This record gives sequence, C-alpha cells and structure tokens, in this order.
Amino acid sequence: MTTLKQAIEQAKATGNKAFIPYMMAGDGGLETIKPTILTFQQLGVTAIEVGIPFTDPVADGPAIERAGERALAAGVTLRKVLQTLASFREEITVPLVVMTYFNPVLAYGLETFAKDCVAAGVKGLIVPDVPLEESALLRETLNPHRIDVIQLVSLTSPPDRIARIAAASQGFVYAVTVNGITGARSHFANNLEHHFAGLRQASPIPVLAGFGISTPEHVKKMGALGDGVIVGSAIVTALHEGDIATVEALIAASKGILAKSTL
Ligand SMILES: O=P(O)(O)OC[C@@H](O)[C@@H](O)c1c[nH]c2ccccc12
Repeated sequence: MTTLKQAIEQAKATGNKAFIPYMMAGDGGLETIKPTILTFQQLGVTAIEVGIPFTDPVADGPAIERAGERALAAGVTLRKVLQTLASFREEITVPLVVMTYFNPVLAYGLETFAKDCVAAGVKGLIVPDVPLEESALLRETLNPHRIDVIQLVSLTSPPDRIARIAAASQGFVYAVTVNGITGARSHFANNLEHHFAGLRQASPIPVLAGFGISTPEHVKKMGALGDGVIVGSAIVTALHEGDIATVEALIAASKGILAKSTL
C-alpha cells in the first residue's frame, strides 16, 4: 500500500503535481463517503483528505463549516467515518489523510484511534489545533502504525520555526498560502515565491500548498510553487451542488505542470 510520500513522488515522476481534494465526510450522509472516494480515485487524485465534522471548527471558513453542520445533522461521527472507510477498505487505492481536531481523537482514545485508522486505510493525519510543540505524542502513537503526522506552516512563521516544522512534518509539509481560515480567495500575497523557495530548501519532504485555492488557474499557479495542492472549500461546494465537472476541472489542472526548477 502506497505511502503519502510515494504517492506524491509518483505524481511527480509522471510530470504531474500532487492533487489532494478535501471532503467533509458524511456531508450528504455516511453513504456518500464511498462514492465520493471512488469518484476522486477515478479522476486521478494523489491522496484524499477526509474531514471529520466537529462542533467547533476554528480553522474552517464558511463553506467547510456549513458542510460540517450538515454532516453533524446527519449523525456523522469520527467512529462512524472510520467504520465506513473500513467497510470498503479493499477498494481504496490512494492514501487517505484524516483531518480532525484534537478533541474527538482524545475522546476516542489515541491507541484505539490509531488501530481503527489502520483498518480504514488511513496513511496520514492533520490536526490543526495541535501545534508543533505538542505534536510529539501524536507521532509517538501513530508512527508505529505507519501513519504520518502532517504539520502546517503558516505564511507568518519565522525561518527558524519553518525549519523545525519542516523537519518534524511527515508525508508532506502543508504550506498554508493565506492568513486566516479556509475558504476560496480571489487573490494571494505576492511574496509567495520567496516563501516557497525557503520552505522547499528547508524541507526534506514534499511541500504542498493549500487554503484559498479554488480555480484551475489557482491550481496551476500554486502547484508550480511546490509539489502540489490541496483544495477544500471549492471541492466541498461543488460536491454539495452535484457539480462533478468543476471537481474534474480542478483535478485536471494539476496534470502536466513541470516543476519550476526543471523549466
Ligand atoms: O478550503 P480551502 O481554502 O481550499 O483549504 C483547504 C482545506 O479546506 C483543508 O485542507 C482543510 C479543511 N479544514 C482544515 C483545517 C485546517 C487545515 C486544513 C483544513
């Protein structure tokens, strides 16, 4: 079974940028999880970020917050999501990354959570409310189960902190491309090239850009800065509206972009 790093390297080897769509698990009911994942796989995504609905999603913008409310109203819980994933585990061909806040994991019990993640095909974890300084416990619990703990780097992190985050992150470094919460943006800061150059130099593992990326043009532009992109709100909104053409166009934009250094 492919690891995150392998999947991202494989995208690169075929001349593509990594593309990781975010889905709010159970937006539309638990039964939508399987068809959504199978659709993403068919469209050639590199990995899938599976969001767990939570009552206090401090890092989430309106589109994802609303999706979370819909999923919670449908009775979706972390346990039910992991059970659902495990039920079609053999059909999952790309690495899954669970995105959740720390509280549901703590309530679940760390060790049980790790075991249930393995049964569900989970290869990575993003917990945005656990800062670098507190992240060792997650790595100690999850690494023996071959699950990567992914760290986020913000635009405002000073160089020494960027270096420490890059050294601690696993699978890839999640480079946040805007200040603030998730959600579509119409433009980005103009010092991103410099930021990414420093980040890539500091990081022994791939660097992926995420936050605000919501059009095929953004995918191309942000993809070229690093090793790939993560797209959340735009995908969540399109899925909710049944607009697969938009999902397809976003993914297609990640194909055939050469890395800047090879141009
Ligand atoms: O929605 P956006 O702006 O495309 O950003 C990706 C993001 O949604 C996804 O990775 C994510 C959803 N919730 C998060 C919380 C923290 C970090 C990342 C996330």
